[in-house]
Amino acid sequence: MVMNADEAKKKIDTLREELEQYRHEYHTLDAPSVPDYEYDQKMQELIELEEEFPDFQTADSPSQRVGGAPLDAFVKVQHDVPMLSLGNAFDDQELRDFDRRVRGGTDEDVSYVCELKIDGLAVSLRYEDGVFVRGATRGDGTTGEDITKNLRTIRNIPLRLKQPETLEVRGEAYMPKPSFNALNEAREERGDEPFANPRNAAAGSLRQLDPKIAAKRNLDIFLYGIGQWQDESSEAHSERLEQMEKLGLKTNPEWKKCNDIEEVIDYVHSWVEKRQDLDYEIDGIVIKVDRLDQQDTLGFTAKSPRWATAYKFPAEEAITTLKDIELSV
Ligand SMILES: NC(=O)c1cc2c(=O)c3cc(F)ccc3oc2nc1N
Repeated sequence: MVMNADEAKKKIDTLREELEQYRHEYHTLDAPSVPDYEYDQKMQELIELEEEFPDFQTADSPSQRVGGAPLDAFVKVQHDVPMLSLGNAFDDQELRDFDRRVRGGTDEDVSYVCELKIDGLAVSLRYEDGVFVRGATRGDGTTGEDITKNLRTIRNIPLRLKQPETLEVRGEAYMPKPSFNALNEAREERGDEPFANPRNAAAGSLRQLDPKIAAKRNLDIFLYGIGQWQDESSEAHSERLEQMEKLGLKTNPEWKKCNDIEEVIDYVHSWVEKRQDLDYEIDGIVIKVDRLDQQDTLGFTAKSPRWATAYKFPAEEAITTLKDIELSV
């Protein structure tokens, strides 16, 4: 049927809202309310309408997730706020040392937030008035690579937030274990070299110059921090995580607020074994001072925050070896 521009605009807006809702249900809530064919049908309808009325085609449309020709190279981008790396702790004593240093640097009680340390690729996402405008790798912490087109293909990255906020969030893009296994099976069948681990597979996928390849790699993301946020109201990291979730940004559900380092140590121990049951790889636990004013007081060294550390699990092969020894006794 022939539509005039006003009817087309109204139809396009309706289709976008429906498709965005379906995306959120399917990918972030894992609870689709419509069958796939209905989603595909509406997407096709949107694509055709936007082709018929190109003035209404905007970058934040669900139809623009997998767009554009392959790039010749990645453009370098500067991080306004450096993306630093975490110091490490390898045992309980080092966690207690961290806690002592933190309490020595602040004059009040300190509570912590513990998060699973996702083993993927650190990325930063910039939103302006709620629209996803740029995504970048950490790079050397000051200069990263613009991988916006590839990040747009990650279904759990909203192209538009639930509120028109201007902020830059940080997170870990990763490849779930099932996607990793399927990808390696396909690669071996083709005679290609399999990826050594999901982190390499995620990094390799996001370094593809052709977004259509990245789109097929079933990548996912957990967001875990804020680089900068205009009009931010949060006073604690735990509040930030809740605010991010409300904006439609996917955070990892396993985070926990701990009132002291002993609770942190219990949480860390509980995940040494449990992590095998996750459908994504983690290589440790990140521990952060919760109050943002205390984070500011503690500040940074040249390369790491003083208010956070990463407890690293012993490498998997180490555990397997121990099991072998026990079994062989
Ligand atoms: N891989 C992760 O799951 C993860 C990584 C980091 C960081 O690398 C990180 C680096 C900083 F300088 C400050 C906070 C951070 O918080 C983080 N939180 C996480 N959950």
